[in-house]
Amino acid sequence: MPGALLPTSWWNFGPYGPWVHRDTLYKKFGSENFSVVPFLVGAPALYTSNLEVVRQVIGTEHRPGHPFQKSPLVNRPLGKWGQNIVAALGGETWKKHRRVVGPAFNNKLYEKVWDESIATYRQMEDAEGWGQGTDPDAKRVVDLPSVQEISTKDMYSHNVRSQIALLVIARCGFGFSFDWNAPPVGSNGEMSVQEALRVLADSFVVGLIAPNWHLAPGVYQRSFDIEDLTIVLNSFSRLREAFASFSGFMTREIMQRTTEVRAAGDAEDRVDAFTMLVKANEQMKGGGKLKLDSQEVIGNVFMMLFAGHETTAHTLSATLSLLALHQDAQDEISQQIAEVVGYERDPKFEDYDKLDKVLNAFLESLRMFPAAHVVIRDTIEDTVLQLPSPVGQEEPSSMALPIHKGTSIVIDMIGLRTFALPLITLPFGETESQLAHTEYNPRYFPNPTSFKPSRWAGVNPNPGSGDGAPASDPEPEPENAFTAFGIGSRSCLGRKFATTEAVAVLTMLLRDWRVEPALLVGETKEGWRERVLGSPVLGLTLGVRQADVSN
Ligand code: HEM
Repeated sequence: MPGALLPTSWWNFGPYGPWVHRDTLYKKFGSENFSVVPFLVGAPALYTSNLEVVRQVIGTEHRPGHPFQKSPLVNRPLGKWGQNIVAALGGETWKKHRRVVGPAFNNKLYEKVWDESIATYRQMEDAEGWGQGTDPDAKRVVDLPSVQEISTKDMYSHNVRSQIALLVIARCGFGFSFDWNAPPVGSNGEMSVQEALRVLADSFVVGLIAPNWHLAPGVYQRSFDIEDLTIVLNSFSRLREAFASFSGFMTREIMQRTTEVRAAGDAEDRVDAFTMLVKANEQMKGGGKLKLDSQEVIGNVFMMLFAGHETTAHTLSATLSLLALHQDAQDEISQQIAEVVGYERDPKFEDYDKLDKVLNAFLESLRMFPAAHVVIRDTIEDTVLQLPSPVGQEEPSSMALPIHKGTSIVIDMIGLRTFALPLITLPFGETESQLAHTEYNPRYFPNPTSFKPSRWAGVNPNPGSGDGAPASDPEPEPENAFTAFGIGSRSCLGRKFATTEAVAVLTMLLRDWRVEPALLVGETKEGWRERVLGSPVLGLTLGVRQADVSN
């Protein structure tokens, strides 16, 4: 943790290492795998960007005796709000959560995600005064000082607006009817539930590192005078208020929905993930040991906020930024939207499969800016990994590498799929053949540094059952598989949730608007690209910097 606060260098690799050194990292070691050995504290780590090694580490995690599992150091804090599917280290605990949470991710939910994404977009359009394309009073140009405002949040602003991704997760994940412009304080003068959810989403990292006593009711009243505290303590205080408000609300909601589900049984028609989770839990056969208790239900619902909000929002911002730079790709997408949907009606969920160019742009942006930039596992017993030879060296075809218990395995998602984005280190205007001599991973993709949505044509980002839930013993992924949602049994449960929301929002936006970079005075497009895409924000997830665009 202290290392994360210091600048990245060869002596302090830290969380930014894979991004900062992405052009040279694997070239330096002549391999897609290398070790980082700590001088002071911490476990030695093997970093990998090789799909074959990744398959050995996370491809078959659900099988008994698998030598790798989620790391307690990384995952225990995620269970702070209640044990849940993401925080569970593995084994029976994870299976118990997966059995209850998995069924909530089905086509009914995705249909709701689609409809709510469109409704939220329309609300934003009204609230922001954009007007619709055919409206004579519609604005012709809208400057968005930060495209994140419509998709995610500005962590440092105290006056942030509700955003698409947060509202969609609140409506579809939790079943709340939140509004784009809802006031932060309720009629009783207390923080509204919507505001509480936003504060919790904004302060997720602070919430994770804050000690548990911090969240105990009354602690600030006992220890300090809130008025005199610094802004940091104020934000802690707001977080505590938000946590208290939200937990109380959730506990009441669980009781109410359990009552409703018991009364209505299969006839219960609410299809948000929260209600479906409560329903699956109620219908769970096999008695109490297979059921989740109410704290675990809260933990899982809360985890959706973390897993499903910032990741999708960051990728939406990256997609709009990359499309602003690639007008040709944007033209192709607009043309497909015009052909499939036209201008007379709103897009429907049934259009999703036909809007593959929209989806491919989102996937390509996620490849270049993988929101979940590292996936970490612990070695729980001594084992051996087979490392394939570096590209171009055919003999020997693989090497056995002993891995000792306690070693961390860090899957570098940036290296796995992009290896090197030449955005910082290479001058612009370089040709593809020049790029071919720079470092990137040629094993999987030709020209990995180029934004090419078409590389995903025909690739299914939702392998497995087809409804977003991966099969329990999935087939090994092909070399050109889409891996930014993880692979294997613990891969992303919300992948179809994310792609459905993204396709709906992008279709609405790109049908009516052309997105262009909003350049600063004297700035070139290359300068904008460097400023916005060259040094992304890395927190729990990875995203592009403040992207200012014009629609
Ligand atoms: C662009 C958006 C997203 C990305 C890039 C993403 C990425 C990932 C990745 C890489 C994992 C595997 C982590 C690991 O193996 O340690 C994961 C797991 C998970 N994600 Fe996502 N995710 C996204 C959106 C969502 C959404 C929208 C939801 C829910 C609403 C969600 C729910 C989950 C859950 C529940 C898991 C844990 C699955 C398990 O352990 O069985 N994700 N995600």
